Amino acid sequence: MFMASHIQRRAFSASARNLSKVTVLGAAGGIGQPLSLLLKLNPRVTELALYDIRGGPGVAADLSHINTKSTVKGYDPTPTGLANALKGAEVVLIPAGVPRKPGMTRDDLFNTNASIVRDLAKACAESCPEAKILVIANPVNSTVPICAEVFKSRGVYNPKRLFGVTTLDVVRASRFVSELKGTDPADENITVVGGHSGVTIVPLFSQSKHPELSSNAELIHRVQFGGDEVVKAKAGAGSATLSMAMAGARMAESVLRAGQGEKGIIEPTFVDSPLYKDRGVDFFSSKVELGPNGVEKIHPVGKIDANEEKMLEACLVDLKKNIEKGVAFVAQNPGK
Ligand SMILES: NC(=O)C1=CN([C@@H]2O[C@H](COP(=O)(O)OP(=O)(O)OC[C@H]3O[C@@H](n4cnc5c(N)ncnc54)[C@H](O)[C@@H]3O)[C@@H](O)[C@H]2O)C=CC1
Ligand SMILES: O=C([O-])CC(=O)C(=O)O
Repeated sequence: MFMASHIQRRAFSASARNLSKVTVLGAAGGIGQPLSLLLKLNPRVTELALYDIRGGPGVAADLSHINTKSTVKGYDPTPTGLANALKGAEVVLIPAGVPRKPGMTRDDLFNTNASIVRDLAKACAESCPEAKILVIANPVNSTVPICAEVFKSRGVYNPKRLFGVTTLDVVRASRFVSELKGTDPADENITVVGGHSGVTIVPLFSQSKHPELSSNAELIHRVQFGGDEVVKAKAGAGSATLSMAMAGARMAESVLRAGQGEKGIIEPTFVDSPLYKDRGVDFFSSKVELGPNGVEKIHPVGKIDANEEKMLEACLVDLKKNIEKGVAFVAQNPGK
């Protein structure tokens, strides 16, 4: 008798733990729609909440016909709609914001996206301060520090729960290497560290199966400026959306798996990191082991060669400026 109820209780608490509400802010956009589709197909997601300043309920109605178990709800573009979309969320993904056009850098998006991310971070701080926040909106090097400052100003900052999504950089690196080597990209595990724009993206080929690639300037450039390739090809119609949706869904899946107690899950991600704080760089992307509370362990960069040392130096210079810009923005524009 005791055994039965004990087992029942355990079963109940296990299933309760595995109820995962995931919220997408910017769900009707180029990334938001395919990302939401992939999340609808993920059995770990039990409730999918979609919010956008336009079109959230329509995307939700469409996805809600897909015959997977999760529920999907779209929320009205009002403060109450946003709060309800966020309440109880375990993971929040933020692809809200404008994308680049040819000729622009990610930093050129700052003026528009900084306030969008600031305001959404405020809503998260109020309605789901415990959620794990995955920031996709560019410039990631600045939007992540913006979120941190907003959370700090509300007294709810937990550095273990804030992530800049840099997954696309490792996705690209493994794909590009596989094209050169004629291999399966699934077998190409390339570490990419730093940030998410231009020279702040530092691929570490010396640590891969093909250390000789660390002197391949063309390949390094392709990884650092892979986003530009897509912006150019889309010719004014935006930037990477489908590959980004895949990368965002992979990151969300890893965070959920770790949240459900799976061990040894490592993703590269841009987090509040001790690695280069002595250089004035408070956020840095390196391999991060994920756990139930978010960040479990931040791995150091490890052994790198002379060329990579040089790239890392250039990265730190730009990263420091990008981070400071985000911090200064919130100080000067705290918003409502
Ligand atoms: N981290 C990464 O690796 C990558 C980041 N990005 C970034 O992701 C962002 C989104 O890109 P796309 O989806 O292509 O743009 P998009 O313009 O197609 O979609 C953005 C969506 O955000 C919505 N939105 C705008 N303000 C909002 C607000 N305050 N609240 C809720 N929703 C809001 C818009 O209505 C729109 O539906 C851009 O900043 C882009 O640069 C893009 C690719 C890769
Ligand atoms: O390049 C852009 O603007 C979008 C982005 O972050 C990427 O594709 O990596």
